[in-house]
Amino acid sequence: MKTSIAASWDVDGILRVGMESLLDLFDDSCEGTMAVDDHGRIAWMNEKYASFLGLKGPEEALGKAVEEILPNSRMREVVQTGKPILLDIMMIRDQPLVVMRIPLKDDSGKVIGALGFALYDRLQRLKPLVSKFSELQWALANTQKELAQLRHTKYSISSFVGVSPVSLELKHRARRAAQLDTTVLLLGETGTGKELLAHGIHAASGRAGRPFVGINIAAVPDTLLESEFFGVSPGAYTGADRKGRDGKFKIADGGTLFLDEVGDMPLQVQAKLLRVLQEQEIEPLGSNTVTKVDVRVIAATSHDLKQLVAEGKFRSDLYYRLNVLPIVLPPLRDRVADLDALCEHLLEQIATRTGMPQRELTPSARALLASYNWPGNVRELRNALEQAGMLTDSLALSAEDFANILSSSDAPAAAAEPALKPEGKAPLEEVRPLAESIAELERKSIKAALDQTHGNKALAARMLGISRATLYQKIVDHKIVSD
Ligand SMILES: Nc1ncnc2c1ncn2[C@@H]1O[C@H](COP(=O)(O)OP(=O)(O)OP(=O)(O)O)[C@@H](O)[C@H]1O
Repeated sequence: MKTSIAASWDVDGILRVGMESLLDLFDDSCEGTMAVDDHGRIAWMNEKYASFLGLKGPEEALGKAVEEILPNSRMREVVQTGKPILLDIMMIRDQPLVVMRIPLKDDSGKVIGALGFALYDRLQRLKPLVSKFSELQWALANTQKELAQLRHTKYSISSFVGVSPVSLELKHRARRAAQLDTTVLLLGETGTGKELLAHGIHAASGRAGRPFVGINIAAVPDTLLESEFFGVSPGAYTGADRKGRDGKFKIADGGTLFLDEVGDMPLQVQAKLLRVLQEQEIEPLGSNTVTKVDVRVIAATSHDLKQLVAEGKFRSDLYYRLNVLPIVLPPLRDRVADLDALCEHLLEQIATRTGMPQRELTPSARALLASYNWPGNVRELRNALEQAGMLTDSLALSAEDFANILSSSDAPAAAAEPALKPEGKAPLEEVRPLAESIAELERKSIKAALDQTHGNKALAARMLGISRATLYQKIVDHKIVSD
């Protein structure tokens, strides 16, 4: 039946006329029309669109990569996928445009370009859609503003609590570092306050009004580090990074970039970082143009960087570049004179956060805390104070309140007491899919390691014999809540 109708009608002709009238209709009802070739270069544009875009005429756009004229354009995606994007909203010059993009194919089906239509003057009928979009844009802009405010550091150097001579000296060095605008290297065990001091140095520097941006290198998978640092240029990738993305160096422009756990950086990224530090310019992935940036780097590590250099795991030239102004943060056990002031400060913080009355320490508790080794330093001290406070209603925390907390944190991974063998036949063990049992065991081991290290991920990863990046990933996978 179908064939006989098709035979009596000129189907190809109808389709051709249909396409032509459709295109005429689009062209007529849309203010902006353009075409790109198979390389995403602008091949044609109507006069009205060119003037809307602030160009002298369409000639100014011809032959250019489409993103050069329309940075948010998705025309390249249509060319690459061969799939149309029938209804989309794109912001150009702060104005919403309703756009439609269709691929152009030759007789063999090969994509030879794409056509785009934009509607911006006559949007009345799409008003609800556009106003919803504008609301979302507004909410996004507000969130971005809040994020920028959060990036302005809330700490000062005096937030680093410490009255021991060694702490006073390191705060003095930090104040000098703030004035000098050079690269700073913070060296110290985990939890000694490196990040806190980095915030303080930024806040005391001439860059205080600009962003403070931190990146924990150990927590980022090696394959993503470069794009995190240097960004991705538009069109370099499909998918989420299609529009391009700024890297941390760009986001920190004018301010400070805090590179936490710099010792965990893979060698090939070290080479690139060295270049950026020397040239102060970045090259986003997929781009061949460089952009100038003005960033002060504060790096931190809990590793012995010199040792890593000797082992060939850290570039010596990068080490010297970072080590311009080293500041060593001694472990807590070596500055016991800070303990009282720190406990006072941390107990006050805990009381404010939990809304519970502020606790005090009895002399026996002070003596116990002073004799403890503190492998997790101030972070572990804060967690111990918080835990002890949760276990008693008493306003004064005594040595007894800490006994279990501290001894368990230093103990090796707790081996469960062997269960007493039941008389007679052993009950049958429940059999579950292997993957389920393994996942549960993994989750339990990670929780135990985090509990015993009071949330110290560096130590926990070491105990578990996995890298920190793997631990961070597994914490996300298993939805484990930790500090
Ligand atoms: N001297 C200090 N005064 C007040 N609080 C401190 C001090 N040192 C550390 N802290 C607190 O202890 C916690 C851990 O500090 P921070 O994250 O700065 O340590 P870190 O050395 O950067 O640790 P890591 O190497 O594990 O990243 C934070 O909550 C921080 O505010």
